[in-house]
Amino acid sequence: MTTLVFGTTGQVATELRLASPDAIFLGRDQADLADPESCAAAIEAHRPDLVINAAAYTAVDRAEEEETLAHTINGVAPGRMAEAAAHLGAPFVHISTDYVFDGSGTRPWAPSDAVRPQNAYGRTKLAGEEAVRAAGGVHAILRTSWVVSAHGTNFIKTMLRLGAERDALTIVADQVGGPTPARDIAAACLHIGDVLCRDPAASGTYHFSATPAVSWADFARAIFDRAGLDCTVADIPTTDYPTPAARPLNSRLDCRKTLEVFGLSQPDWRSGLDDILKALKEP
Ligand SMILES: NC(=O)C1=CN([C@@H]2O[C@H](COP(=O)(O)OP(=O)(O)OC[C@H]3O[C@@H](n4cnc5c(N)ncnc54)[C@H](OP(=O)(O)O)[C@@H]3O)[C@@H](O)[C@H]2O)C=CC1
Ligand SMILES: Cc1cn([C@H]2C[C@H](O)[C@@H](COP(=O)(O)OP(=O)(O)O[C@H]3O[C@@H](C)C(=O)[C@@H](O)[C@H]3O)O2)c(=O)[nH]c1=O
Repeated sequence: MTTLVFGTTGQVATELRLASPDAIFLGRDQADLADPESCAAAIEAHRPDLVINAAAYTAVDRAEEEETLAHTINGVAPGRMAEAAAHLGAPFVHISTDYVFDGSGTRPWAPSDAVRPQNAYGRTKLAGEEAVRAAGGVHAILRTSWVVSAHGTNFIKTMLRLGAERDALTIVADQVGGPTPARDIAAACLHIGDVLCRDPAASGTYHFSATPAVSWADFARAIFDRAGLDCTVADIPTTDYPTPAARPLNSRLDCRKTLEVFGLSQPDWRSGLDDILKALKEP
């Protein structure tokens, strides 16, 4: 079976490479998502049995100023990938985000809940979801949240850097979600892809995030505690941390459908954090 993955350097793509070294991985130089036709052409050339898209425009604040580019990468390219995969009869696994929701309330979002993105990144990711569904092939749209890993850029690495430089930080305490290890997302994508190859009826939209739900402030405290850093965290409301892009307050995802359909279990971010800190210490 040939698996074709878009992305080589990102957090999830890196974990996919580690978990599935025999898959074909395409970086920006082989398939630029800013040129959606090059993505469709790559699928036609490789004729894979399964396609996973782990590449995206993920700079949430910058997307406010570059929404057209972000829309091409996140909104148009996944649709062309899904069309090309459907043409071959290959299932397509696409990763999306909690930022398609408006963040209201405290109830975890179910896959069927109404979407209402609050920022440009969320709008472009929603456009990608719609394009993948419109392509009409066998697919899984896997929405996840707050991705963390030992690679690339993420909140854990930002906190380790700032926590080593400063005695105290102010961190938003009213945004709550599940910090999800890229390693678990990669394993879920491979498992879901495998199931879709055998059972096309499992096609649909799914949620996958780590548990228990936590605020960014409490997550920062856990990072400092487990990393042995002496940095105090003061809770602040989102209104005291202005950013170009609005972030949803409630990023909790209801993952029950994913667990039922695919037999996956929800990762615990606390053990994921320990694994990431250990990996960062290794030479
Ligand atoms: N990061 C997060 O917190 C979350 C991410 N997600 C979603 O999960 C998926 C994986 O995210 P993550 O691993 O964190 O991403 P990263 O930000 O770690 O990496 C993004 C990847 O996309 C590639 N990429 C960006 N633009 C292009 C382009 N024009 N052509 C080809 N490749 C491109 C990058 O390549 P290069 O190195 O060349 O720039 C990089 O490999 C994405 O769909 C994202 O939207 C969902 C929820 C939370
Ligand atoms: C550095 C810092 C951040 N913060 C806040 C800002 C923000 O609300 C929160 C997290 O900051 P980040 O910039 O890491 O988060 P952000 O880039 O918005 O993370 C998002 O990325 C995209 C790709 C997704 O899909 C989402 O699921 C989510 O993971 O922490 C503080 O309150 N104090 C600080 O000192």
